Amino acid sequence: KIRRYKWELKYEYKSPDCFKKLVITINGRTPGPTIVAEQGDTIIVELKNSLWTENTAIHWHGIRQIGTPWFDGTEGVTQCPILPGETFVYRFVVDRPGTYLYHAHYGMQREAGLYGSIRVSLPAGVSEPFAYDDDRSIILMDWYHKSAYEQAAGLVSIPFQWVGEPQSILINGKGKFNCSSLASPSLNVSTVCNVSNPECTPYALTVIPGKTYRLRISSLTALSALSFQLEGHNMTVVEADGHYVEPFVVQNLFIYSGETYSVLIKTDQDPSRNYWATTTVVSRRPVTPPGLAFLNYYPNHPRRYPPTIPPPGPVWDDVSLRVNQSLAIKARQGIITPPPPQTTDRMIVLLNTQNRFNGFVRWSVNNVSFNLPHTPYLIALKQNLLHAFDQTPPPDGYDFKNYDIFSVQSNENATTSNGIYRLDFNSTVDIILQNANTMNEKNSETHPWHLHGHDFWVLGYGPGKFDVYNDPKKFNLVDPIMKNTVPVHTYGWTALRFRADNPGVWAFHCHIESHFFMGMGVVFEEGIEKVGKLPSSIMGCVHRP
Ligand SMILES: O=C1O[C@H]([C@@H](O)CO)C(O)=C1O
Repeated sequence: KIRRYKWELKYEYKSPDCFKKLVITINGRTPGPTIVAEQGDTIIVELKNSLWTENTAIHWHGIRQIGTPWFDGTEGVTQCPILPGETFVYRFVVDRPGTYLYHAHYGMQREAGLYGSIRVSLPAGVSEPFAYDDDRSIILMDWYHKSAYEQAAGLVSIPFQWVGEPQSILINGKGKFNCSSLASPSLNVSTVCNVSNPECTPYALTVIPGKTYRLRISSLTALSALSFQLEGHNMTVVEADGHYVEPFVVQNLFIYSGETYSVLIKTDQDPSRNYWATTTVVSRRPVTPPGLAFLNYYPNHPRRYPPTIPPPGPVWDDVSLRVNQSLAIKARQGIITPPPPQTTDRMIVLLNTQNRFNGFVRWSVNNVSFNLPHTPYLIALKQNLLHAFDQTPPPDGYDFKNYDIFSVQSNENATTSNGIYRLDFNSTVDIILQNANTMNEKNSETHPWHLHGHDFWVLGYGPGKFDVYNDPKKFNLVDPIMKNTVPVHTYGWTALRFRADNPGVWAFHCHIESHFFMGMGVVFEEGIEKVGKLPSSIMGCVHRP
């Protein structure tokens, strides 16, 4: 089946957390409309860019774009930007059931509100390996009052101006900022921030007592790692990034930017009241108040406050809680997730560091801080425009013997580059994400890494420095989950494996908006000679003779 969507992007004033600011809307909404489809459907999105002065591109997060690498929507990698006034048509197949996302992949536009969900169901007659009465979707976002431009300008300033912690957490596009904290004699607060604005009524997740629901929970935060919980209700995790997982029960779900999960909940609590759905910041010292929504037991009023105070989240800085959840996720027994190849052809160890470069604060991978080229790689490689980017690939590893990941390092050999990794077609590639100390004493951050064009097997997580000789012996080659986004925990490593079997050029990057902007990413090419004829619509920025 073909599913057609007609979308128009605009800047509009909205108050998602009661504070009025310019946001990017799709057909008047942020988050945008949910794409609902069945496995195997073709999605056509006719996208009109009515942002008066701004380019754009939309990435279909988790969709592998097999045979359509030019519609991955990654500006600078797979396409030229869509110019203001232009209409661009994305056309791709959703080949697997599950919960996916879409969002801007141009500058830092995602955090201006350009994001939404994709829900792909199984074809009629085929059933999931678990039972539920109904589905609900929850999309989590963190929210800043400054514009993406103010933030981006700060990140490339000398001295560096960090974006700081977000002002609010949004649950399905709604939060509640404490407007009274803005009060000052010179500011007419009520015109900017108004807690009784209906645009910021807390989201109500309405359920009928005595049923089982599948909640599809996803996060597209600009920065925050989150914990999601439902007061009085356990959650059974059954899906992660479009793959079935061996069910396990949690009281709170840790979720990083770019991840999606499905959990089952039973509405078996006292039906005479509502309950809190809360979302708290973890991994960074929380400054942002928790995001709050109502789990609304029908027929209670959807805006009736629960009689309790919202439950507190888990301790923000207990890394072991988060590592334990990562370790608990295994592929569901006896289900389609293919087993991983048992050996690898190439291992690339990616050391993530924060460093200074010509006075700028940047993130680097193996001492290379990534910059996007003006000519998208897919076009440059296909048309053999080899002057369009640095032909020296970044290194496959770092100085393992001498590099101390536990303390502040000067990283004085860091450079910036737009060089890429070229992978042998159909080879098996292992990626080891290696975390380290930042430029601040006793500080290592959690980074969610997202791979375009693929799912990878998650072979393991470990503390400290990855040992190339011994740690691979501990890889889980039996029932590893497949995902497209995975955290590397503080001072630790994460090991991934994938097959380079999807002809195209694919970004792999930290999903923290500001970190990718500051250089925390790499690009893989595979099978470029197998890529079909590029559509001319992606080439608007390339000079052709
Ligand atoms: O990239 C970052 O910069 C700041 C800080 O390290 C420097 O101010 C921070 O918390 C980041 O995640």
